[in-house]
Amino acid sequence: MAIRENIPELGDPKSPALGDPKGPALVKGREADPSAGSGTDKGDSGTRRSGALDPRLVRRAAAVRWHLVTTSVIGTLTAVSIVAIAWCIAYGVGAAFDQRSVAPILAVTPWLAGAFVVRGLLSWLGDLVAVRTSAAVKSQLRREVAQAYLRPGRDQPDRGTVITLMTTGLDDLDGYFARYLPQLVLSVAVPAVIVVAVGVRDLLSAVIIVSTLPLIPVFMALVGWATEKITGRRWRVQARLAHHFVDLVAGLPTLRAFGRAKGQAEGLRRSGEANRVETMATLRVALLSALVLELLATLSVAIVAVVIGLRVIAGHVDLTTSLFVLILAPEAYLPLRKVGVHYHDAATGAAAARAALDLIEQQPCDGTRRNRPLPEGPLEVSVHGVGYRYPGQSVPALDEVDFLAPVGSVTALRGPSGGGKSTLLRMITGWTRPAAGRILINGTDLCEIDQAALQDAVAWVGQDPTLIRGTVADNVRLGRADASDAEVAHALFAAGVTLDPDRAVDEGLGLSAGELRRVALARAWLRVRYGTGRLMLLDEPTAGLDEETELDAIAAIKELGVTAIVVSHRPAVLAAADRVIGIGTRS
Ligand SMILES: Nc1ncnc2c1ncn2[C@@H]1O[C@H](COP(=O)(O)OP(=O)(O)OP(=O)(O)O)[C@@H](O)[C@H]1O
Repeated sequence: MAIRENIPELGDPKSPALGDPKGPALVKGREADPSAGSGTDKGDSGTRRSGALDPRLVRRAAAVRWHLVTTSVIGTLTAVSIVAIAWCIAYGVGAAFDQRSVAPILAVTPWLAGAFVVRGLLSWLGDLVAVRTSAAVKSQLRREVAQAYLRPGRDQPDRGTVITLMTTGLDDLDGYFARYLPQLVLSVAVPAVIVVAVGVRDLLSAVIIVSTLPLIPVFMALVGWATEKITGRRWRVQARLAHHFVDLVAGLPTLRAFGRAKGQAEGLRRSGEANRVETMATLRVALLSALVLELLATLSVAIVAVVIGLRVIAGHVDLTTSLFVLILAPEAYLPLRKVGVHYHDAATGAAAARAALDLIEQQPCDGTRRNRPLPEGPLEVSVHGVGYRYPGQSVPALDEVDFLAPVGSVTALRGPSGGGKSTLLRMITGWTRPAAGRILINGTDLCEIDQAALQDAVAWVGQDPTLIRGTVADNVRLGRADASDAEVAHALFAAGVTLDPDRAVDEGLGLSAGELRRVALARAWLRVRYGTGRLMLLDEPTAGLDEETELDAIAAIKELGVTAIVVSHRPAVLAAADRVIGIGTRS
């Protein structure tokens, strides 16, 4: 595993590796994740405007559409039940005063109880629908984020952002679905039904309510803008913390070797502290926004109450009507006030959903994919003017690269360290998309080819091969899952592996660097010889091998007769290659 040389800055959250979420990942991509760490941070999304509901979410998730319909029905029924409760109380008390008897109160009691029960049931049903929707949407988004992360042919997102989304990030949608959205629906349904109900009994009160209601959304919008900025900042800090942690865990062996492991505690503490400060700022704004809206609503209700009180004294309005209006007036403002209170739930939920959707909907190859089948038979790779610059880097990793790897040939890529050879190879696997130029396979643009078919055809050995937990044979069978024992043994033999196929290995542990490389080569060899592989892409496959084993490995690759592109500095590989291409001029 290659660790960059900026270890001393690790403890500093302001260092490029930690302070900037777009900063490069500390640990370079491994074989299983060839382009991980190219560092496109979608956490930025949090800073963009978060509308009430991202239309992409409605489009994608059937559960959201269903939620909107049921919430609207539940919201309207809730509004009707509120009016029914107010009417039962107002009528019962008003009539009791008029008749000087408790009989009217007793008469309305069953209706009142019924209305309360209905309201309770509606609230329970609303919660149930919200929790289920939230669970369904989170699960769908997490699945799609994972698929998007593993999908080739696109810029790989920042791993910290992906980890945040896959773990706690999307939990912000709970508040969005369980509190904000239902409240949003109620904030339309309840005032509308109440204004109509009040208007039927007393037009003046309805007019006062209608003219004071808009004050709440106006102030809510003002408060919301402040909340949104803070939420975006909090989201970025969280992504940075996750990024920091991932890098730290991956780099721990090196940090320990250089006696720097303990020093990282300070960096973690500072990232954690930044997270705490941002979270507290969000909470502070949420509390203040609740206070402002509470004040506005109280003043508005007071105006209604004073006006109707004076009219009752003057004898212009009867007791039942005034009670009805007084009970309903606060209910008209309540849902709007609550929307304000839950706005920060929406902002965090919307930021999380937007980050997930940006990642999921990022179009590979600028949307030019046509899923053309991979041509049958031997493959030829031609690279035309390919360039690439990693996010946040001032110098391009690759610039205007051209070469041809003819059918059945072994093409060696050589060049200075850091010249972009591994990057180029990752592009040919389809994992990283060229920023400029084109890569053609038998004349068809790589972007237009069905990526699953391309992955099937590629036999890859990365610069830092990884192992999965299991046996040596299990690891070789990654090349072809149903390979027989004899086929696995053949592949191990061809790659010069003398290990027992049943030997237990762990992720990244248990084998020497040379053995690991040979097992990875056996895996690729098996894929071509007995599986679907038609194109070998090998990144330093013989590094660390002794001369004799290296020659055997080269012979094994050549014997397959398929198109192979090999990154190597080794003279034996360069001598055996049919063509040698120089890549990069930097050192
Ligand atoms: N994830 C990344 N983010 C930012 N820069 C990167 C990333 N991966 C590689 N680079 C940079 O891109 C350039 C090309 O890297 P690459 O690994 O392709 O070179 P290489 O020719 O394979 O090097 P080597 O021979 O040492 O393996 C280097 O300058 C490297 O620092």
